[in-house]
Amino acid sequence: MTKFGRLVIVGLGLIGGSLAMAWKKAAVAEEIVGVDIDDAVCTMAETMGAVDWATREVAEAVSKAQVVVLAVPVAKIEQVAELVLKHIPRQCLITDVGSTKAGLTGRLSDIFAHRGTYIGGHPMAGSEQTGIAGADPYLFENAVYILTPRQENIPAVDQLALLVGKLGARSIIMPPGQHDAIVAAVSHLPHVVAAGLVNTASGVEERFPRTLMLAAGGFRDTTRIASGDPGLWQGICRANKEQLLQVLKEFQHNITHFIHLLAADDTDGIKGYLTRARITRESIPAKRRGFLPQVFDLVVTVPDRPGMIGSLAQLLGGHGVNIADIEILRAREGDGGTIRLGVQSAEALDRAVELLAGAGYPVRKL
Ligand SMILES: NC(=O)c1ccc[n+]([C@@H]2O[C@H](COP(=O)([O-])OP(=O)(O)OC[C@H]3O[C@@H](n4cnc5c(N)ncnc54)[C@H](O)[C@@H]3O)[C@@H](O)[C@H]2O)c1
Ligand SMILES: O=C(O)C(=O)C[C@]1(C(=O)O)C=C[C@@H](O)C=C1
Repeated sequence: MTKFGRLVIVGLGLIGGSLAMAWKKAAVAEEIVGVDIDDAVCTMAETMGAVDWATREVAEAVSKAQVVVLAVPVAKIEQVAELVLKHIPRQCLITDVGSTKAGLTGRLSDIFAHRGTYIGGHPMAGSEQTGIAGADPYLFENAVYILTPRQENIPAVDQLALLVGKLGARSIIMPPGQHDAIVAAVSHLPHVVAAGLVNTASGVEERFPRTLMLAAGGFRDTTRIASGDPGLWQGICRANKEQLLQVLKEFQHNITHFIHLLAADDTDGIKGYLTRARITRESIPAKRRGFLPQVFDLVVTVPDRPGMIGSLAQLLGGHGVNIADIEILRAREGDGGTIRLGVQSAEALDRAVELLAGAGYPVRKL
């Protein structure tokens, strides 16, 4: 494989730190250099071995860069790009990881129109944590990684797709406007709704003080992302304002419809509403195979004991079945959990079901 020269990541937080760790492990470049405005973050990145060295000085890092990845909050990407432009070599490949793409792809393509080659990017993986302390080299494994190249930069996509592949992720090319309309529905709306759920429960807590203490799996599963960084998320919401407003109105319409059904005691209507959602939700792993064609899914229920996932991996691995994808669907303390496992062939799926059922776990194919 081609090994890159110097790869620079500007912004060593959750995403920048995770990219650095993954690319370092895969030895994709001669040198991985980090840039962050925070000295303590630079020191931590070096101590963790996520980068070869880190600095606060953009010029020092990017002047000899072959690839530059902008991994700062959306609201700061353009400003950092202007700074990077002044110091990069002419042939440099530049990408960003911002959660919105339409505005950024247009503005950054203009910024790098006469120097470097810019391709927008967005890894569809992350977490509610912030900063390099939450970084994880495996964060992007099996994830979809969206690329939004302008027509004239399509020839450079191969190089970026190669780097994406080294993360264990799959590249998908998409027009930036389409990207923003989709992520408004599947990422930004869920964030706003999760915040709304928490704020609603907190209002009820004022009337009934033990409300939040009683919250079980349902509330936790639907609100994890509400713990994300409010500063980062206000930038994302504002950068995708029109698309987010559009899906919020559709959501409002859905909720208003449900209110009418409930107020009217419309049993069939309520059941129909919930059934449509259930059918769609259950089809998601099957649809995901469109992106990850080799994954065949099963769902297994396991008791709540430390090391359960390790036991499952050992049982399957010991019989030659590799787990390609894993997702914890439900976990209740003291009450076990439900796990989705993906394997890479129909035969492996049959074998996995046979092995798990044989070991006494309730298991079904998806
Ligand atoms: N968090 C997620 O789940 C997720 C997923 C995909 C994409 N993204 C995108 O990734 C980007 C980074 O998000 P994150 O979650 O890693 O944020 P983060 O807050 O964890 O990290 C951001 C880092 O950038 C540094 N920084 C800020 N301004 C800077 C500047 N001017 N120069 C250099 N460094 C600077 C900060 O010190 C921090 O270390 C955002 O654009 C976000 O939209 C986030
Ligand atoms: O918290 C997670 O699990 C995420 O993957 C975060 C998530 C998402 O909405 O799915 C959040 C924003 C990003 O731009 C991409 C991913």
